[in-house]
Amino acid sequence: MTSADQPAPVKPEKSRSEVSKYKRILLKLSGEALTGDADFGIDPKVLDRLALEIGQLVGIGVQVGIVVGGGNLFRGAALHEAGMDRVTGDHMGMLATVMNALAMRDALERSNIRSRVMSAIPMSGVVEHYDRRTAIRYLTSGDVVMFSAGTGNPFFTTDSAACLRGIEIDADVVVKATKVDGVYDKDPVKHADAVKYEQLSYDDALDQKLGVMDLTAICLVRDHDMPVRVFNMNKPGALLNLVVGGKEGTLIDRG
Ligand SMILES: Nc1ncnc2c1ncn2[C@@H]1O[C@H](COP(=O)(O)OP(=O)(O)O)[C@@H](O)[C@H]1O
Ligand SMILES: O=c1ccn([C@@H]2O[C@H](COP(=O)(O)OP(=O)(O)O)[C@@H](O)[C@H]2O)c(=O)[nH]1
Repeated sequence: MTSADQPAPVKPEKSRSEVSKYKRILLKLSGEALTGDADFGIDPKVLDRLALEIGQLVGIGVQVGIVVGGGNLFRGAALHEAGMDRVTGDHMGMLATVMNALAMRDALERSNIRSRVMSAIPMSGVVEHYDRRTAIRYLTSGDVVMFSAGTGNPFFTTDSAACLRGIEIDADVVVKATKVDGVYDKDPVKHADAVKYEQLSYDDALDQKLGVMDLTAICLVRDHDMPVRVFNMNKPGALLNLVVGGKEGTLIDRG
């Protein structure tokens, strides 16, 4: 039989998860991302849009863990500046992240996306206590898992919590959603001439104290070689684009 007679080889169809560059991600949503155009609180329209974007990832087979911030409601450092005991302020900040996670779960479930909220601080009857093995089981079965209450300890941030949980659940990448397009050589909100990095090493991010993520978080990802991508959550479709391998925002890695 000549090669012309042979039937063309059948190309196996790509499974849905093959479309994605990553199998499992840890998405960090800042509390302020939930505020939308308001100054304080949670904008349901923003939650619905985020639910839609997260649903697109679940739809292509990506396992999604989420750490939500609480800065739209309370920040320990700000409360302390106003005269409150710092640890009490941090506890209030961590509780704020639980409220945001509950609101996010509500929006996901209204969009028929199965989701779970776990808390680093036990809160029986409201949310499950964080347990790594259970979280991985939920992720493997396709549920979106939200890790609330940060690390459970004062003096940390939810960026550190995101990096910690990302490493614990063995995510392929930590994806930090912000209001800016990535990491710049200086704060782009304050400096119109700031220049964006496409890629940055952990050491450069630490040495230059670039301010987009706290140094504790960067030390943690550096020590565990966990890549971080910083991108603009207000850009529609950016999250899906970066997950399928598009060049969104800035990649922080070993370089
Ligand atoms: N070098 C930098 N590159 C990018 N953003 C920076 C930089 N320095 C400071 N920022 C600020 O960091 C913010 C993003 O961090 P994020 O954690 O989302 O905000 P917040 O700390 O207000 O919750 C941006 O809004 C930006 O103003
Ligand atoms: O492990 C943690 C994570 C958060 N927080 C507190 O919770 C607040 C809200 O988190 P964050 O400021 O990181 O939220 P974001 O900026 O992402 O909205 C922080 O200011 C801290 O007061 C804390 O004490 N420990």
